[in-house]
Amino acid sequence: MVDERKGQKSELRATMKAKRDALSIASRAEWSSDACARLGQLLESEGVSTVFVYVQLRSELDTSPLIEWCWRSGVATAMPRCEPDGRTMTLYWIREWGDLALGAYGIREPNPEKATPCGNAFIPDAVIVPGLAFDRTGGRLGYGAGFYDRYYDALQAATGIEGGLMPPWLGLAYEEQLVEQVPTDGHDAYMDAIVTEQAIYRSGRRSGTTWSL
Ligand SMILES: Nc1nc2c(c(=O)[nH]1)N(C=O)[C@@H](CNc1ccc(C(=O)N[C@@H](CCC(=O)O)C(=O)O)cc1)CN2
Ligand SMILES: Nc1ncnc2c1ncn2[C@@H]1O[C@H](COP(=O)(O)OP(=O)(O)OP(=O)(O)O)[C@@H](O)[C@H]1O
Repeated sequence: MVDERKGQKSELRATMKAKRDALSIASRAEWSSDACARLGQLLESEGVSTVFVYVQLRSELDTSPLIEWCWRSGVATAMPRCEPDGRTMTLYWIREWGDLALGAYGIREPNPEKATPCGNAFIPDAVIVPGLAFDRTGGRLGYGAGFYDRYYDALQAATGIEGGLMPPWLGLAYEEQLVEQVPTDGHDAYMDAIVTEQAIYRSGRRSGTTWSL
């Protein structure tokens, strides 16, 4: 059963990587900007003051319009640095593009010499999640390293200690990345909603958020 799902996941990963790479550069730019604008409106209406957001890799949705909107709007942005050994992420405050440098997997990551770590107790007001595929019930398929699944556990531990709520997890992706159903395992983190250039899809699963999702 587990092996079968592993096979399904790797097959879908390959299909979805190819599909995303095949999107034209013009479409990717237009959809990135539309999806970021939609997500920015949601964040504004919820009055967030901090977000944890990913930095674009390869043909992924370009999050830079959202990041720059945050900077203009006074929303503090945290971005991840991968620790490949334990496959965990360390979050840093990023104030400008110069705080990033090329890191693991060819992703632009916080440069520890310039950026300040957010600390283990940090609970962002929203978590913006990358993925190769999402479904409308909040299922997500990533690159298969479990970084975000592990971060989910770490954040759950932090919210327990701080007595806070798990913030909403929002998948940010092209409409083309939506599939009927993502194969999932017990450890997989679910999204409260998926934001695309066309819509916000509420999954019906709440991580504990007070948002009207
Ligand atoms: N923009 C962005 N940042 C992110 C993620 C992401 O999906 N997108 N991640 C989400 O978790 C983490 C990084 N995870 C990654 C894991 C593997 C590969 C990768 O290149 N994998 C190779 C195969 C490696 C192998 O099997 O040896 C590949 O896909 O070609 C990239 C990112 C953290 N930061
Ligand atoms: N909370 C966790 N603690 C320890 N190992 C985990 C945890 N979550 C996932 N893993 C392990 O990480 C591996 C990758 O999991 P999965 O295929 O779900 O990754 P993914 O969600 O697609 O990847 P990513 O989050 O990096 O984009 C699996 O081998 C799994 O056993």
